[in-house]
Amino acid sequence: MSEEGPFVAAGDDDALRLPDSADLLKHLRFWPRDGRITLGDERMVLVHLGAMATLRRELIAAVGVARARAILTRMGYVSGQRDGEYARRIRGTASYYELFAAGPQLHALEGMVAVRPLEVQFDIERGHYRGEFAWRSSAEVEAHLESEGRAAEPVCWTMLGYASGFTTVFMGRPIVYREVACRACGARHCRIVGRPLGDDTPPPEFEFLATHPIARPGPGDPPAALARDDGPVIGHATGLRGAFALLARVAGSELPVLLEGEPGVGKRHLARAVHDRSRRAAGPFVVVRAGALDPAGLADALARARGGSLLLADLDRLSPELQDRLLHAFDAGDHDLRWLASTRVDLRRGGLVRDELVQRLGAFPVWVPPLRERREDIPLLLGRFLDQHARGLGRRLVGVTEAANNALLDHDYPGNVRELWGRIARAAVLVDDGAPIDRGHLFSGDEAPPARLELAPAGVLQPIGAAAGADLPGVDELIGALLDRRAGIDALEQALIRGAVDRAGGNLAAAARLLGLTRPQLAYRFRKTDG
Ligand SMILES: Nc1ncnc2c1ncn2[C@@H]1O[C@H](COP(=O)(O)OP(=O)(O)OP(=O)(O)O)[C@@H](O)[C@H]1O
Repeated sequence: MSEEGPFVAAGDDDALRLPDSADLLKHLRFWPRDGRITLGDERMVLVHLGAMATLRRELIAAVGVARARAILTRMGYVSGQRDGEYARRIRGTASYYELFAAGPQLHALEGMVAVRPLEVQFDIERGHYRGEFAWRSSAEVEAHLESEGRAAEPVCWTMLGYASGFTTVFMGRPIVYREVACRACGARHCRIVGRPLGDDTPPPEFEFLATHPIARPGPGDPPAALARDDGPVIGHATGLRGAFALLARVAGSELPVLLEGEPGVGKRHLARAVHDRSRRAAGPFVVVRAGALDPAGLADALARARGGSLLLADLDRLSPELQDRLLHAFDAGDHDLRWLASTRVDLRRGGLVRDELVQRLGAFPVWVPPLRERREDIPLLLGRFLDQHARGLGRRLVGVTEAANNALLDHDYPGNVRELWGRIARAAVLVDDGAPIDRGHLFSGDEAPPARLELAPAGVLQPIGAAAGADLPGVDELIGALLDRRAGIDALEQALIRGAVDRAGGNLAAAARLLGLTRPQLAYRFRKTDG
């Protein structure tokens, strides 16, 4: 983040112009085969406006206008907060105004409203803020008109919540907006004004600010990590958080837990977390692969796990003879241990394991989703594994290139988290010191990415990568001219970088965005051309 003093701009001031939104758009992805849309590391959904109108009508009928308004405001607030955090990740190196502008831009990108800043003043250090915006084509006005008809009071509740949530994250203190004109009441367009909450009592629809102003996750949210003695199991995708919440609950009991999921999703890792959080944490944690077990091995494992936990990995591979013995041992109840098991296949189908055993060891089943169904977690895991490998190898790993990042997000991971770990381990060894990891360090040339669509600047969905490369108008002529002049790749790179920096008026973060690079990547290329 560049150093800046207070920001003040109003009216047609150039400083209020919204920057190019290509950097934000670039991370909106559509995975039609997996039934997913992601924006950065958040899962999104497309909702019909008509459905929003129905929800609004039902909510008002069920709990009254005031409560419905508070609920929708809170919902918008959470979206705004999450976008505020996303904006920090994407524009963390841009100017404060560009970072702030991501809020109005994301709100527009998500189809809610077109925003025109009328006046913006902020001084983050002093906590001063004033913002006034015109809203055109508000989705919420349309939803309200469809469900309730013309209104006597402003109706953009969810959207006010959004603006407040985003600005609160931006300023690091509660900011609350009011809607001073609304098209649902007959105004030409909606207009909102935001100010710090300060010591004032929040308006009723913002009552939640009094109890949890900035914190995320909210009080009912499941944890984003399950602590273990040797490093937490991480992930914030909803599916995984669901598993964390169940496991955190069951850990303190003596109930057997059955972890279900594909190879490498983290079942063993999670079983260890359950043990570490249990009353038996001080005891041993013993893991045996059921497929490789013989009667003596089973007896030995039962003895070693005394006072602690026993994880029977791949329960589906246990031989019929050992299934009988295990059932007997379980029912005898004379083994002082916590039973944990994992399986890669559904034990309720296929008759691989006796029903009696499934009923006992599978009393508390927890499904761990495959990585391709929680791609939002890839950036988080990538960061963790890069740190781990950097420490392990005693090397400086500076991150991954845009192409590598895209390839990592695209891949289907039949081997799940273990495969991701392995690919990064290999790349960490192959990459030159101080250089970013590229696609070729992670994938071989013949590994084709799965079908994924992205939003092209023209607003249409197209396969990833189709926007770049040979389809660009005039690119053939350009390549011809460069080759005729024997311009080397280095000279071309330098010229591109210089051109982008010039066009961005010397602003390196903006130049990096023009080039599709992060700022550190641009800085690295600069250093490379210098030396
Ligand atoms: N959420 C996570 N956070 C951090 N590391 C993880 C996570 N999930 C898995 N891993 C890592 O991925 C690797 C595979 O995990 P684990 O052995 O727990 O998988 P598994 O589901 O038990 O696999 P299998 O069915 O093949 O036994 C381990 O190195 C583990 O540390």
